[in-house]
Amino acid sequence: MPALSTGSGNYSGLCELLCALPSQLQPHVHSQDDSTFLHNMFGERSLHSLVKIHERLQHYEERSPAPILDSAGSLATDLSEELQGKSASEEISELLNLLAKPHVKSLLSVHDTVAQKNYDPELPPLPDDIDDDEVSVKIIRLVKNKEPLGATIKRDEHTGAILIARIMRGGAADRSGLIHVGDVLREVNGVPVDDKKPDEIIHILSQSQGAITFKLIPAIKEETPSKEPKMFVKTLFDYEPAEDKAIPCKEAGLAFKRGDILHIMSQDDANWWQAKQDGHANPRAGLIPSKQFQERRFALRRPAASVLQPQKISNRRSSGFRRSFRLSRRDKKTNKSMYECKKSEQYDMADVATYEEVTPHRRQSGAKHRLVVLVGPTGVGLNELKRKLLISDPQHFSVTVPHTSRPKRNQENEGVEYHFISKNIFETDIHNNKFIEHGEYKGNYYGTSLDSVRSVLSKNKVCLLDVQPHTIKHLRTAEFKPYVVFVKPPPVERLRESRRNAKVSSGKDDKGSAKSFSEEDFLEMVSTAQQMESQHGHLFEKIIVNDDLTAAFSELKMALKKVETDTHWVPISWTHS
Ligand SMILES: Nc1ncnc2c1ncn2[C@@H]1O[C@H](COP(=O)(O)OP(=O)(O)OP(=O)(O)O)[C@@H](O)[C@H]1O
Repeated sequence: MPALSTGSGNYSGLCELLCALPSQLQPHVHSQDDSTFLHNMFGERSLHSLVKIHERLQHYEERSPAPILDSAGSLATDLSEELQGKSASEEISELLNLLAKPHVKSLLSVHDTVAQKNYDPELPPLPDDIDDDEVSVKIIRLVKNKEPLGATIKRDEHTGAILIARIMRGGAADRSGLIHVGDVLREVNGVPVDDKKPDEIIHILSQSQGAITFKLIPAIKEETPSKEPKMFVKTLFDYEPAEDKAIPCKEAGLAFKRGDILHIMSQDDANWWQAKQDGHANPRAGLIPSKQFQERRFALRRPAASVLQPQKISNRRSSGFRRSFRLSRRDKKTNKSMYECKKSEQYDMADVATYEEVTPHRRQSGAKHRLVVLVGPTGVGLNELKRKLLISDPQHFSVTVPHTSRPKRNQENEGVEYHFISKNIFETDIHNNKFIEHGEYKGNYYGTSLDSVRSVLSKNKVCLLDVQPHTIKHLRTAEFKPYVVFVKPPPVERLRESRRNAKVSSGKDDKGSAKSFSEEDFLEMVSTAQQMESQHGHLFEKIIVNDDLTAAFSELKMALKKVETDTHWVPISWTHS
């Protein structure tokens, strides 16, 4: 490309350059459209005017002219006073007339301001006799970059005025400190907004670039900065503002996924809280539905959800739900998961789950371990993973000893295979809620008691417990601080591959022979896992896919190590004594 002449000097001649550019570039332009575009762009009048202004300013800067005086305004006033008394010639009255014109006065005032380099605004003193009823107006100029303004507006139902509805914490409007909730918006960039719909105003705002001028009537009562305590919540559902018809302003919404930790920055509005993702750099809050509001919405949707996801138990097996509380695996015969859970609780819907207030928690050295709860569909490998953990560190990991009402056999010892208790005592204990889970098989009760968990924890060991998902909520107490791991099956293709030599431990027939997994077992395992995740997923702190057993075991072991050493978010109620 040939070198382009830029004319004489660095800055002058830019206009000539602009005119010359299209023809200079001509050899490199192949389409007519491109050529026309270049001509239009470089021939644009506004561009030429800008360049001319630039050149003028450059010229001034080089000359750096100094003001002759910095009090042209008072000189003009003195002169006018002096000329007042003089005989009225035509020239004198014309000069007096000129000097009295407001724009000439303003021009001289600007001249003096620049000459004195005094750019701070000088506010006139407040008049003594302010009329309290007089409406004062504030004019605010904000420079907008790509970031949204961080305020929402609404029409006042009674007066019809456009009001600032909320200021997003940490947003541009909030940081300016100039706009407050309740301010009445009169004009945007000189355009009156009284007769406009909020959507139209939002459109004007979104189209505006650079400085935006607002004319506002300040709210009677200025918003006092709320001193809400720092609050963090774990989200228990997914939220996408773009799909929410109720949100007052979709653009102001904050999307999140189940399990995210949010910092709640304002609860001023009962229905719409302001929050930001924990650890994100963006200081601006976004709108999320408040806990009450979301609970109401879930409650309304609930009947439909129950119809959609019935948890039926098939005759063949318990629909893949763990049908036994897990017993000690030392008893080969009872290691058959043969207990049908009698409680209808198995089919209940999860609680309405919205947000849970959480706080960082780190286990103090020497403190009791958190209870490790494993959940997953039948046959997924909970027992296998538990067994591996126990073998890997028998001093550190342990399981509970279950209770039974069946008679003790010769080779059994009290408190080793089972705690043997009478049917009566068992029933009293059930009545007194002493069992986490219990079931009945061939007329005998079997169950895992809360005390058996306490017994393991008091030995300063990590207690491994596998339960049905509906039981988790009963274990979520400050005492147990359960760390819930969901063991999930891989896709069916991988199950076929990896479980080729595996045996369905719970499917042993009465003679104790184990059978291989069937295609139906795999399908049921996967669909049960999906159901469990959708209904109870908000209670899972860790999800491990048990595809390759060694990999799943290492992942579990690593996660359990972190629970002991790292800081985790836990429900705030667990940390209050
Ligand atoms: N990742 C894996 N790869 C291959 N085989 C596995 C894997 N995980 C578990 N198994 C095998 O699958 C079978 C069932 O596992 P396990 O008994 O641990 O399941 P479970 O979840 O305890 O089921 P149940 O509640 O029915 O007893 C066992 O033979 C086990 O060795």
